[in-house]
Amino acid sequence: MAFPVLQNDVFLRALQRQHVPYTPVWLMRQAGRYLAEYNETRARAGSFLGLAKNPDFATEVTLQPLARFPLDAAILFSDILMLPDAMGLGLDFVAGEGPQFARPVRTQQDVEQLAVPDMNQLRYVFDAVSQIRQSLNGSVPLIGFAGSPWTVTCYMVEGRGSTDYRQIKTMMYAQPAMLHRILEVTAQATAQYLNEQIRAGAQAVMIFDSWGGVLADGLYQQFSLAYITQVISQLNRTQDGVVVPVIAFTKGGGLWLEDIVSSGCDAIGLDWTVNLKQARERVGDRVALQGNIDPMALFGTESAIRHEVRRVIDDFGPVTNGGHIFNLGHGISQFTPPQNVSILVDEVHSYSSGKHG
Ligand SMILES: Cc1c2[nH]c(c1CCC(=O)O)Cc1[nH]c(c(CCC(=O)O)c1C)Cc1[nH]c(c(CCC(=O)O)c1C)Cc1[nH]c(c(C)c1CCC(=O)O)C2
Repeated sequence: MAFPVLQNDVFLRALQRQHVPYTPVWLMRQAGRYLAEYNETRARAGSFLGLAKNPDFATEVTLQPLARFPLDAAILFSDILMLPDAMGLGLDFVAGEGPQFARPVRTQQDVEQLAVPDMNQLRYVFDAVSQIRQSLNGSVPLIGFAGSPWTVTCYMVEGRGSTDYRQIKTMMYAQPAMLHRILEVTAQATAQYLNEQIRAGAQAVMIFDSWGGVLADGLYQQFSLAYITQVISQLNRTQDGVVVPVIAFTKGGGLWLEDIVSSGCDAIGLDWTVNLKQARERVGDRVALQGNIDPMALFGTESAIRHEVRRVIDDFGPVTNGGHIFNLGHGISQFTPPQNVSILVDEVHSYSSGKHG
């Protein structure tokens, strides 16, 4: 498919550790409930799933934050749980309670029935990717994404969000072979899903391992990172001769950076507990780093926000060699004042472009 020529490639260059004029910035969950226009579109769509499953609505909300803020990348509006939904688990979003599956995977019989879904069931996602890419008109690159096998499997086994991960950890310690089988199927499905997004027009992909950080050392490597590595090894890393970089984000993964480098990713997403200078010393120039301001910093005063942005940029060091993509350490809060996002983006751009070497 032919798409408009990309104008702002600062994000893609930084991911490949090439020279950049300033630090690029985008925000996890940049399209969402903190924006009045998102809530308005969601009301018209009737529900979150009505929004996410309709490529016209998905395109509309993906572009909303870009109309407000000069961000350097767009991210597909969708959810990591669309994949298990297509695997037949029956996804629903219950008001005030978050995501729930009607048919969680608990028994040996459930596991035996699990299979990689026909990617045609996710056609609405790939159609949204192509439509968004056209609508961006080459302004900034489009990021596709999936959850990590471990994080998606947490929801598949628990059936909903969890605080103690009791069901999945019981399976991990009592029936590890069964859990490995679920992770194996989910990893195969995730690789196909990301490859279809790349084929449809995604210019970078990110793997969200939001719950890898709840695992013990040793078990993280076995039950989360091994499957992230497997997914990455199966990805089509170029499309039409252009590199499609891969970002791996394990929330709470700061202790395992060297291990995460070995997954084969191009960049590591970092939460706010990690010092960027130390992270850089540990990973060298093998990967780029994405992050990592505390999303709650956006509730501070203007001067506090600007101060925190500078601290993060200073921690990373010289910006023009690339290798740093500014982001939050996790998704933006739905209560964030949008004006404060303007301040953050302005400070990232103005401060980092003044740090030219
Ligand atoms: C764990 C996870 C999920 N979804 C996702 C993750 C991994 C990232 C992370 O750790 O934050 C990923 C995700 N979910 C969404 C995006 C869109 C792209 C973006 O703007 O970053 C992305 C990248 C939209 C969404 N996904 C969801 C919303 C809010 C839904 C609404 O409009 O009511 C959005 C904007 C719903 C969702 N989806 C999920 C949960 C737990 C919830 C409920 C959250 C809540 O109620 O606060 C699962």
